[in-house]
Amino acid sequence: MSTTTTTTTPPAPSVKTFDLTYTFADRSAGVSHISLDLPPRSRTLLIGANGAGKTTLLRLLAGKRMAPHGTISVGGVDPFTDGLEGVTYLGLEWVLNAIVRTDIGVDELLRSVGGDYYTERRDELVSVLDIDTAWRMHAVSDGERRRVQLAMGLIRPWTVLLLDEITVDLDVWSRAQFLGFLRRETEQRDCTVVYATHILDNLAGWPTHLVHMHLGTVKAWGEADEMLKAAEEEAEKRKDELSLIGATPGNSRLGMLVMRWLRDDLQARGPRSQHQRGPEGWSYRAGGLGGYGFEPKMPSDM
Ligand SMILES: Nc1ncnc2c1ncn2[C@@H]1O[C@H](COP(=O)(O)OP(=O)(O)OP(=O)(O)O)[C@@H](O)[C@H]1O
Repeated sequence: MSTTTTTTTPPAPSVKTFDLTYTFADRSAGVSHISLDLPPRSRTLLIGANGAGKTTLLRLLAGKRMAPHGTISVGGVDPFTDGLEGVTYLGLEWVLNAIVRTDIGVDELLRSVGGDYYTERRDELVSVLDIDTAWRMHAVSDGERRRVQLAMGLIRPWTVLLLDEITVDLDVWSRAQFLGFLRRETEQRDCTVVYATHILDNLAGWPTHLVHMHLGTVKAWGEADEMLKAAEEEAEKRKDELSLIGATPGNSRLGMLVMRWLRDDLQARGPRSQHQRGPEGWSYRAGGLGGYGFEPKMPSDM
């Protein structure tokens, strides 16, 4: 009798959505008609104002909410129905996990998530995140706790990492080291990162792709370099504030593009009291926006 060994190559960790629409239990729209195709090894930034739908999208991608059949493919599978092997989602509920506030040692915590098995990754993360393994978790600062949590979440080699702004407590240096680690991961392994953040420090040159979300929709997405170049050319033509990029050393091209997106979004949406969200998305109440003289300003206008 002969035996055949079949080796299955795991599917490449792309992240795709096909006209994804999700409605909350209260029938309000979460996200509407989102189609994305983020390739393996990409590092995508999800950008959008508060309430734009970033967390909702990440939770759908993580299989934490049930999307309509056939509208999401993460690494070739539906994350809700086909399981989540290799997909790591680090968001608020993970941050709030009570165990990291108890009188427990870092070594013990890291061991509990595979630290003794993935020793190289553990040691690298301990070094990158500047963790003292002698810390007791009830007696560390918020930022120190966050660094241990990040190490815990990243020790197992994920293929798709979905990050919902969880670096707020990190000091600038630690965050830069952490971003460098993620970049190396995508350069050295077949893995993909989608990261929702409002903090643009040290992100210039980091993302391969940008996704601009607004009121539950994707307004624009694509390769970061192309989008930044197009924005710069557009700004040159319009002679608006983005043309000042070169003369504004404190602001990166990415920072200025995001500022403009958010300013335009706010202008388009208007004050919160003037709109409402239904199953079909956002709509504006009678009266519109015009009479309010509402015009958000760029810092350079102030
Ligand atoms: N469980 C829910 N039921 C109904 N509406 C919800 C629910 N969760 C979120 N929303 C609404 O969906 C919209 C998008 O929320 P989401 O948390 O995805 O935004 P976000 O882009 O992540 O915002 P932020 O930058 O503030 O984290 C918001 O208007 C929010 O009020």
